[in-house]
Amino acid sequence: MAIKARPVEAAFEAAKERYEELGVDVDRALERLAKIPISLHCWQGDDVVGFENTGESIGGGLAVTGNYPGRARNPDELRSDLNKALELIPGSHRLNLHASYAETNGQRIERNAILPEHFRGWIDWARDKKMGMDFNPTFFAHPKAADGRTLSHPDEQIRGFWIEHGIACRHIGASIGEALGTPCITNVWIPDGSKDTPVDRRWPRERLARSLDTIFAESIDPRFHRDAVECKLFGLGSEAYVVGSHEFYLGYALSRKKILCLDAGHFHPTEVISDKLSAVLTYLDEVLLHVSRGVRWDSDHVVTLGEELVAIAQEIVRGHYLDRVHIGLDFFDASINRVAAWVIGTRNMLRALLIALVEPIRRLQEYEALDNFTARLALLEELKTLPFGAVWDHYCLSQNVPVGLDWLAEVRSYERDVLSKRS
Ligand SMILES: C[C@H](O)[C@H](O)[C@@H](O)C(=O)CO
Ligand SMILES: [Mn+2]
Repeated sequence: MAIKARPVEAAFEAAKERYEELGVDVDRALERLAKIPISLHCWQGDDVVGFENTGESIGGGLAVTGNYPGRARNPDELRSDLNKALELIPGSHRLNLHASYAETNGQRIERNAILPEHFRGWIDWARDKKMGMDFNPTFFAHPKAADGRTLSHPDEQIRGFWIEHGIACRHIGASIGEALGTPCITNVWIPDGSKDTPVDRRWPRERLARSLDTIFAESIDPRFHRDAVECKLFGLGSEAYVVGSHEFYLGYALSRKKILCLDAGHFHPTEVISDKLSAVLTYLDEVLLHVSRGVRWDSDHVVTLGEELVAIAQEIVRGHYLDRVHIGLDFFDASINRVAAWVIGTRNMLRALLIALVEPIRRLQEYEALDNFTARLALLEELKTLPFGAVWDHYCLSQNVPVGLDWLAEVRSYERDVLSKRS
C-alpha cells in the first residue's frame, strides 16, 4: 500500500516548525532544490558497454562487476530504463551521454567520424522531456586505445585519431547544446598511464597538453558548449603513473579557462573532494563533479547518503557555489537492479543537497566568527537528528514521485514486465 499523503504532510508541518525555530526557511530550501539539475550518466544502464557492437572490452582501467539481469542492449531499452528512473526521482535533471552510445543504424562509423546526426535520437528524447544533456568523448574500449594510451600516445597517427575524436565530440556537444537551449558540458577523460614506474613522465604530459590544445583550438559559443577535463590518480593498469593527474589538469584548466572535473573516486582514499571544492574554486570559475563512491579504490559503487556525500553538498551550498558547480554522477554497478541504482544514487545526491539547504548556515557562521566552537559543534551534531526525512518526503509528494520506499515497488514491476524479458 502506498504511503498516505496526510501523515506525510502532518510530519512535514511539525518538521518545518523545528527548522523555523533555527531560522531556516524550509519552503525556500525546497524551491532551491527543485532548481538543481543532476546529470544522470547513461552508462549505469548498460555497464558502460555502449552501442558500437564491436565486442571490445571496456579497458581503460575501468571495471564493471556483477551480472544482474536486464542490462539495456540498445538505445530504446536504455531510454526506456532512464524514463522509469526519472519518473521516480524528484526534480528536472540532465542526461550525461558517452560518444560510444551513438546511433548509427548498424553502420560502422569510426569514432573520429561521428556526427551530431548520430545522436539525434538522444537529442529528440531529451527535448521531449525538456532536459539538458552533457557529453563525453569515449577514449577507451577501442583497438586504438588497447595499450592504454590515447591523447598522449607517442605514435602520431594514434594520437591524431583521438584528437579527431575529441574535435568531433565538441561539435556534437555544441549541437546538443544549441538544440536543447542549455550548454552541453563535454568532459574529456582519458585512461593514459603506465602500470609500472615509467622513466619518461614528462613527454606524455607535454603531448597530452598539445593534443588538448589542438582539440580545443576552435572556439565554440559558450551558450551552447563548455569544455571540461577530468583528472585521476590511478586506474587498473595505470597504477604507477597517470598522465592526466590532478596537478596536470588543475594547471591545464586554470591556464586554458576550462572546467575542472573532480571525480570522487579519483583521489587517494584518504582524500576527499569536499575539501578540494573551495580550494580550486578560489581560482577556477566552474567545476564539474562526478559524484561516485570508491570502496578502497575507484570502484564506482552507487552513491550512498554518507558523510562525504553530505559534505560535498554542504560545501556547494555553504560556499554559494550552486551556480559554479555542475553535479554529475559516475557509478556503475551491475550487481543490483540498474534502474534502482540510478534512483538510489540520484535521490541520495538530492537528499544530501536538501540536508545542506536546510542548515541554519547563518547561525553556524556566527558561532564560528565568534570562535564559539563549542556551540558550533553542538549545533552541527544536533542537526543530524532533526526531522529532515519528513521534509524530503513532502518534497517527493509535492513533485509527484513516490514517497519513501514506494519507488521500489515500481522498479520491481518494471523488472517483472520489462527487464526480466531481456535475455
Ligand atoms: C565512463 C566515464 O567516463 C568514466 O567513468 C570516467 O569519468 C572515469 O571516471 C574514469 O575513471
Ligand atoms: Mn568520472
